[in-house]
Amino acid sequence: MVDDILLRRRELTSNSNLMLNDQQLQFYALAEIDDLLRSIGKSLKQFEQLPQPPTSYLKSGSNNLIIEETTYNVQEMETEYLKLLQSCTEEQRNLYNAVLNSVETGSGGLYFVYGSGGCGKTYLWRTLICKLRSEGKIVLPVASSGIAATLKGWNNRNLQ
Ligand SMILES: Nc1ncnc2c1ncn2[C@@H]1O[C@H](COP(=O)(O)OP(=O)(O)OP(=O)(O)O)[C@@H](O)[C@H]1O
Repeated sequence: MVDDILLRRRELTSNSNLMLNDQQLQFYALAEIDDLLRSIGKSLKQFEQLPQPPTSYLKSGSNNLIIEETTYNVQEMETEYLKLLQSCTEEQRNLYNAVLNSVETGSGGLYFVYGSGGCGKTYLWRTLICKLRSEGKIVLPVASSGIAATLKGWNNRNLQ
């Protein structure tokens, strides 16, 4: 079942160099099982003994945003976030922990980070984004202008 997942993901994303690690392959395989189960009125969630993929892998279908967001190389993201986190200042680390905690506990929240130019706001976002993507989570960075979105060099969506 897993054999042709990589091939199909490469076709879907039009990226012939796409690589998926074992965990991502497992998630996609589980998502396919979920699809099959749904066709007979059941779902993977009913089988608690099976590992459960992050919801972002379920029913990803042909939504390009979800396809892009679930095809990151999680190992590269992990290497990147560890590198970034290592040199975070105490202030950045406190904010990092606060935002991450709200994601992990599902408490949600709205964080407004402000400070003078060059004080490390973008660096903090990059650290958080890499961390969450390294866990296969979906992050959609947005900017209020097209120029900012371009300058930040992220996979931005301009949702004005
Ligand atoms: N903890 C850190 N360790 C190493 N480099 C850092 C750290 N924080 C910020 N930097 C570096 O400092 C520079 C400015 O940081 P950054 O772009 O995050 O600032 P900013 O607050 O977003 O600025 P602006 O408001 O002008 O967009 C960048 O080159 C960034 O990589």
